[in-house]
Amino acid sequence: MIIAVDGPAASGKGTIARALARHYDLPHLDTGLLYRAVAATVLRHELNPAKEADAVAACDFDDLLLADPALRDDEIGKVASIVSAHPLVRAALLQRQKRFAAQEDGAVLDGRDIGTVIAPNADAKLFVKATPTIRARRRHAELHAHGSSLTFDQVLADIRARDQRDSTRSTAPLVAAEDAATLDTSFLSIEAAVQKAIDLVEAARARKAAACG
Ligand SMILES: Nc1ncnc2c1ncn2[C@@H]1O[C@H](COP(=O)(O)OP(=O)(O)OP(=O)(O)O)[C@@H](O)[C@H]1O
Ligand SMILES: Nc1ccn([C@@H]2O[C@H](COP(=O)(O)O)[C@@H](O)[C@H]2O)c(=O)n1
Repeated sequence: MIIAVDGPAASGKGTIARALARHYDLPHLDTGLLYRAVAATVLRHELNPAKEADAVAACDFDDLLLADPALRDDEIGKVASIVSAHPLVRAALLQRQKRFAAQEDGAVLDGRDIGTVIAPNADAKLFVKATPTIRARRRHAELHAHGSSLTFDQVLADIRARDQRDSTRSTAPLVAAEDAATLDTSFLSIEAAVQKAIDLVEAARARKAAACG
């Protein structure tokens, strides 16, 4: 079974995708990490994230980088959303994600274009959302716990800028797939959001089984 989980920054999609992977015993890929690794490589080599050729050169990153907790930094998220708008960067990372989705036993992937581009035939598609203020509150608390001194207003401004960039780019913008179920986590605890996600996956599975006769 392939499960696609998409949504904007700090909506809770990673938390839900990890929980679904545990529940169904499937491998999980946080595709945002790939764009963050490109961003970190651009910064490390003092390249220009706005220049497509510079960003493409950074797609050849060392896989060990994916385990680096520094990838979660806010600044890297910001640069990731700049490099991810380049069509050639998306093309460079495409096959790797498609291969992950095509594993024999299935997989859970989370990102921005999983249900639309990476796994359009996924068995279940979720679009996870929450209001910008609630997402900023969660991300601010998370960054604070890791020693960041960013203010709530700075985090909210970053979330809004990322939403704007991610949903208006020409290639693979952040948008719910037509056949995705929307899950608004604004007023749900993590436990309630995960349970709702499992219910939605089960409903999608049942629909698919009924359609197959
Ligand atoms: N339903 C929820 N209620 C409260 N906090 C939540 C909920 N879901 C997730 N969180 C918390 O919000 C923060 C962001 O969640 P998460 O990392 O899952 O979001 P994300 O959409 O994957 O973000 P990103 O796209 O930036 O990777 C985390 O600290 C997480 O523990
Ligand atoms: N499938 C994806 C995943 C991520 N991005 C871009 O990367 C940025 C960082 O992603 P996080 O999920 O780790 O926050 C994000 O803002 C997107 O610009 C993407 O384009 N496609």
